[in-house]
Amino acid sequence: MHIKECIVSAPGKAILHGEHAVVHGKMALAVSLNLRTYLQLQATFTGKVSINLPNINAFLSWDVTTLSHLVPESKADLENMDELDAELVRRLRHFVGVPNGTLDTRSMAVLAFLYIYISVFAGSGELPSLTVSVWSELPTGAGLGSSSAYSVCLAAALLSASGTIPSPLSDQENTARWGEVEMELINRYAFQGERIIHGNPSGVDNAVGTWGGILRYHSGKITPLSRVPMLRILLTNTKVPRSTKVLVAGVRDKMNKFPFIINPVLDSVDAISCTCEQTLSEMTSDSPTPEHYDTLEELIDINQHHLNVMGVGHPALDTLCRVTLARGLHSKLTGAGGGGCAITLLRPETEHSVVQNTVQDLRDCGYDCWETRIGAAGVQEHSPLAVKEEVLEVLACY
Ligand SMILES: Nc1ncnc2c1ncn2[C@@H]1O[C@H](COP(=O)(O)OP(=O)(O)O)[C@@H](O)[C@H]1O
Ligand SMILES: C[C@@](O)(CCOP(=O)(O)O)CC(=O)O
Ligand SMILES: [Mg+2]
Repeated sequence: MHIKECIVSAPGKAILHGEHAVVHGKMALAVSLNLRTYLQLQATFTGKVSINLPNINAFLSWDVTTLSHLVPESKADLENMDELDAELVRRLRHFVGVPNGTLDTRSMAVLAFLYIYISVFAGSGELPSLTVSVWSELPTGAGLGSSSAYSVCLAAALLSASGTIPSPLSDQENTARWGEVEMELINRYAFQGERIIHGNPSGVDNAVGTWGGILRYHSGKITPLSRVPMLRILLTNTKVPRSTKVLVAGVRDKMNKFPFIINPVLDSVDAISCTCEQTLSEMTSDSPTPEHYDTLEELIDINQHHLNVMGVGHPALDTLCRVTLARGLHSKLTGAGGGGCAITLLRPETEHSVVQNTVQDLRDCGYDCWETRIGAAGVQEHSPLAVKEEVLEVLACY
């Protein structure tokens, strides 16, 4: 079977507002980041499928013939992309030796890879021999959508390798994006990867990884925001490890236990996201005013309190918010919380020295901190000429 080799990349994301609430049908606003995950797929003649995942120190290889026994007899459940094929998940868990409910980083990454690999190639009657190597600039498990960037890359590369989607590269372009139809398909397969890793994802993360830019996401409906002011954002990683799957399950438990307390909080988060979208749109049609920034800061503060009510805060995040507020800057967690990352809004008039001092204060707490650019491109294919030297070097090691 002919396998098309490729290098693809997808961005991480930051959620401005709506994390957790979006899992329960509320609106979220999310932006892509200038930190990407890169994947190289190589055809081999070894009869083996190998994955090299240096970020999580996982290097595995299987015989294609062994994997072919895992392909479900009926393809109907596999082709129904509205949910995972429970039989394939059961077989994969047994094969990899992962009990249901495990949170092990490597097992989740391996299961997501095998699930997407088998789903893409099951219909072709033959599983191909190939090697996939992944390298990410994103911290894993920190709220910046490393799982979705990984899943989007897997989906794009495997669909491309199988010939299901054509290469967008041309003689003139060393980096190119797929069209809408292909991106829809990539997004659907990536969502299956997110289902394996997150349990019950909303789909916002893989949508941002696929389309990039700044998106409004509501019950599966993706609306790119075309006119958005250039926001300056500081990203801080508390480095407190956490699992999105556990945090999402915790919010669900709280909702079930206290529906009349938690549901209004989720409704309020929805209203925060709507007010933020409205404010951003006013800021682009008129010029941004200090009052607009006051509103954005208040929304950040209210949402951070709501996220604490949902039980996804952490003392390290409380410290972070206090430290930035002492410099007049407002922060909230981003992603699943429980540790991980936070965003801090910088106003246009925020002086360079204030930013520098805040970064230093946060580093003194042991956190990583950097100013970021938002709105990076979604999933892309690259020729080797267009990939940064240091990334190619890492990928070439395997
Ligand atoms: N570069 C990568 N290589 C392999 N697996 C990855 C990579 N990035 C993410 N993952 C998978 O995603 C999981 C982290 O997902 P999650 O808990 O949702 O955190 P987040 O998406 O916020 O980074 C990891 O445990 C791992 O299974
Ligand atoms: C908490 C949630 O809203 C975002 C999770 O993002 P991350 O995996 O922490 O990057 C879950 C989801 O939307 O699927
Ligand atoms: Mg994730």
